[in-house]
Amino acid sequence: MVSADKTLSWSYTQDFLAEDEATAQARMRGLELGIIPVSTGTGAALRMLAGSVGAKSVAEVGTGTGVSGLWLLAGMGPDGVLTTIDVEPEVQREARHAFDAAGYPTSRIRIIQGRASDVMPRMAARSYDMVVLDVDPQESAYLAGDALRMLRIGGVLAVTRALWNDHVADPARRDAATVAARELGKAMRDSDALLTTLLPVGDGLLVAVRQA
Ligand SMILES: C[S@@+](CC[C@H](N)C(=O)[O-])C[C@H]1O[C@@H](n2cnc3c(N)ncnc32)[C@H](O)[C@@H]1O
Repeated sequence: MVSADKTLSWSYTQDFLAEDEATAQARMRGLELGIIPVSTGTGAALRMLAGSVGAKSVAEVGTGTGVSGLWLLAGMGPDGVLTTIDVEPEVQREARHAFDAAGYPTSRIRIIQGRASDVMPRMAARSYDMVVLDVDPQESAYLAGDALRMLRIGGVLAVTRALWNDHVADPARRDAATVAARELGKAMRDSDALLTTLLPVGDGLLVAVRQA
């Protein structure tokens, strides 16, 4: 049973935490460049997840202008390192500017320019406390195997946009991106190696802890 107030509650959770100035600037720059940054609610959830696993090593696909990266850095310990991958150098320049403006030393951020499917296979196995996929569902589905390989046992995989514009819950929607999001959710839910949940924050956040 969904009450009529559900949308109001969802908006309330989205705005439950305020964004700092550097993150708000990065968001504005992203929107100017046609990038869709993670929502404030999603950013806050990523920060909490990074903090909950004591993340010292986080990998992210989809740097954008740095909104999700800033939230992740805020959740990591003071010696935590964020590795962030994006195919677009122009948005990564903006992200670097945002990380500098927020006062993070360059030693805490590794920005890798390239296509994730080329970069991730070269990244170390079982070495990351958290991996975040913030790309479209077909890319996420393709990259999930590598993301899981990179995670240590007890590490967290977070996949954004998992409800894909609210299409995933509608069985009549059969476009490729929606099907990919739906299938990835089911595969992670049914995996014995993962403890998975699908959170309705933002456009859906699919989260799993690697158990084996
Ligand atoms: C939704 S935006 C990321 C927004 C960012 N996480 C934020 O919150 O500011 C997705 C980004 O992923 C990048 N991208 C898409 N597919 C990619 C791929 N296969 N490998 C690397 N980067 C990719 C795009 O260039 C884009 O900047």
